Amino acid sequence: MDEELVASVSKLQLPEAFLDFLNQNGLDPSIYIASHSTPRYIRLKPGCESETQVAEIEAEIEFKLKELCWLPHFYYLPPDVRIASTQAYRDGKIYGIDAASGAAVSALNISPGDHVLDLCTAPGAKLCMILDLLGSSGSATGVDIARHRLAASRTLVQKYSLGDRCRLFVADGTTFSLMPLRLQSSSKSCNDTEVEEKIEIYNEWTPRRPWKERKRMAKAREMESEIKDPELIFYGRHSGVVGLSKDDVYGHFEDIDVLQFGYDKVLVDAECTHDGSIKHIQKFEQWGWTTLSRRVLDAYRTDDLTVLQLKLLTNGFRLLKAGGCLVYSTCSLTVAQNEDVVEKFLSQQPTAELVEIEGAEKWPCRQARIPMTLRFDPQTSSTSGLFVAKFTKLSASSSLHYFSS
Ligand SMILES: C[S@@+](CC[C@H](N)C(=O)[O-])C[C@H]1O[C@@H](n2cnc3c(N)ncnc32)[C@H](O)[C@@H]1O
Repeated sequence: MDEELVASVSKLQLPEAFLDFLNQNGLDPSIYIASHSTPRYIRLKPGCESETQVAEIEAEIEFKLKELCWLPHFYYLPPDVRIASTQAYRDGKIYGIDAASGAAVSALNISPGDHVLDLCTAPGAKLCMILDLLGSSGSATGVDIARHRLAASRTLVQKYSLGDRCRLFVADGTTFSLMPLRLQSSSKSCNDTEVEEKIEIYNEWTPRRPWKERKRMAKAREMESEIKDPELIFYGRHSGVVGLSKDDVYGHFEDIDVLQFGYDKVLVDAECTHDGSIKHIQKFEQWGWTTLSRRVLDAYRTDDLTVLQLKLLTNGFRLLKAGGCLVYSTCSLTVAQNEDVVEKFLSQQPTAELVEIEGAEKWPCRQARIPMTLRFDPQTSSTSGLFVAKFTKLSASSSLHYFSS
């Protein structure tokens, strides 16, 4: 590194342990030097982009919104602009999401009617974008192992009025097995007598559950903690859940059925060391650098993480229907959590095929070590760091052959 770069890196005041981590993983710390000027990104919800609405937002933030040329509906703002106090934000017309995260969701190529699984949902920015791309058809299922984090996602989708087609489960993404509710033609409506008689029918979701239902859910939670069933903590009116029985929602499927009735799209935005996001790393300045070493950089933990990442990817792929596509992303830039995981996964899954990400030629990222996989690095992309790979599940006939062999 030349002297100027060394000086810029030292201005970042990165802790020794993090610099060692970067060094061990072959990452150049200079990729973070422009992080103080990395813009913030917002996405305007469809229908909120009229000239008048944009002008109102601009007046409030006192900045002319500039649309990203490579990602539709994304605008960038100077890093110091605060959107939380704006009316547009309070009204749920705009939400903050990094452009690289937006690219990962856009790689899914979501079409109307898709049933989408988001296996590591919280805090939920990508889920919001999935729901906002789905519009008024299809469904999204969000899963996260951390209940308090998923509860924040529930708040988020409700705040942006995006929860209508969404259901959220607290569950381990490495074993989650529930299918989209595509087998039922549409959710049946039920009257009060039916609810009384058949108490297992899901009524419309409300945060204030009737006493009887709360008691039933608490009991179910108790039992679920023993058998580790996913806990449904939110479902929208058109998520397919309303009017169904618990048996319908929690129905069991054979792998062979998954090929036909599985999810059309799966996002595995896996837990990782978050080293691509210097803002995340710098939070540890307040929490203590020793916490960073213990919670993020510890070698045992990162070894465990790569095992977890592979398991999440494998299970996400298991739940994908034949011909569907899966996007694996992490906000780490280490090879161990990205290319190595992808290579191991491909060596174990004969029906998985890496595919080109449509439109990515316009994105400010570069090809990663494996062809067709991409890396956004903070310096060249002006986004947070992100790795993205896209897979498809080979056609039903090849998959059938795979499952029968
Ligand atoms: C990188 S964050 C996901 C960010 C999210 N996709 C978003 O866009 O806001 C990783 C998430 O994975 C969750 N997680 C960790 N282990 C998990 C597991 N075994 N199953 C499901 N979620 C898990 C964490 O609780 C965390 O919320």
